Amino acid sequence: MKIVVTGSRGQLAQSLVERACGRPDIEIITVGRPDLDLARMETILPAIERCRPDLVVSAAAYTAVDQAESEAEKAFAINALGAGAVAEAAASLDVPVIHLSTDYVFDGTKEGSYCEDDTPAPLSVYGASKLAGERAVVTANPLHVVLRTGWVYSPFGKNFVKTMLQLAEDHEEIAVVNDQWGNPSSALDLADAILVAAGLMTQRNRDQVSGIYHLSGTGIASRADLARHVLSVSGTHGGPSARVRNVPTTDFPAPARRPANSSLSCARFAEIFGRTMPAWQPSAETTVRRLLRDRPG
Ligand SMILES: NC(=O)C1=CN([C@@H]2O[C@H](COP(=O)(O)OP(=O)(O)OC[C@H]3O[C@@H](n4cnc5c(N)ncnc54)[C@H](O)[C@@H]3O)[C@@H](O)[C@H]2O)C=CC1
Repeated sequence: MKIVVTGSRGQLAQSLVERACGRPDIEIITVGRPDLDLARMETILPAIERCRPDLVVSAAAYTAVDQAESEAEKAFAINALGAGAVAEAAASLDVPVIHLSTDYVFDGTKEGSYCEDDTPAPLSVYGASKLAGERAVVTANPLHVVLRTGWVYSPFGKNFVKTMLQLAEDHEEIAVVNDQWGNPSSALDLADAILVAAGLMTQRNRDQVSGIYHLSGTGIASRADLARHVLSVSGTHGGPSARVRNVPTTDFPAPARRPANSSLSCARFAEIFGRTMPAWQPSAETTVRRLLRDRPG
């Protein structure tokens, strides 16, 4: 199975490459700028067509949540129009698309975890642009799986786990919000689950699994819980550590509003694809230990 993944340097793209490594049944080809630029529609079909994929994973996105508030046009061009064009390119080749979306399509006011049928109500430009992208993908390609995830971290790129470790290098105490709740998700775990879904989607009756799904790490945490766990694991293994002080979101004024509760129920993915993501704590520990091991010096 040949899979084209958009966004060569992204956390998820790099995780897919790593997880497929050594598997003779899977070939991953990543495509990114300048060859495939979601803001330049004319680049999208040629870049994908050239690879002759069996399936496309649409992982590239404008992910700067705060910056999007002042760059709405760009965020929508990439996350809505660009995502739609990727799905359309896959459709023109008669292959399925797995498109990544976000927990930030919800407003966070629900008590309990969000199901796929809950009504989205994004609080931010980023969330609104990703929701528009979901709709564009569903319209453009009948063979689609839209995966909403949240709080993604990995050994690659920029993410919350790496930021906490960096801050702990030169701070004894770090203030972290304890009134935003979600599901920390390892990009490497996501990659494993996506490869399972990709296998099913390229088999016969592939259109029967089309739909929107939630897929995130198992278990709920606040940002402060995640920070505390990361720094405790790091301290235990000789890495940087710091105290975590709980603060409310109002202590960190930011351009974009974030949902207070964006926990996702992943039962539908488990039912259809037979896979549940691991608990967030051991996965975060694995990533922290790897980051410590790979530290320069
Ligand atoms: N990082 C997170 O916490 C979350 C991410 N997601 C979604 O999951 C997907 C994967 O996320 P990550 O791997 O963490 O993102 P990332 O920010 O690590 O990578 C995004 C990639 O998209 C590329 N990109 C940006 N603009 C582009 C353009 N105009 N043309 C082509 N490529 C472009 C970037 O260069 C980068 O390689 C994205 O769709 C994101 O919206 C959903 C929920 C949470």
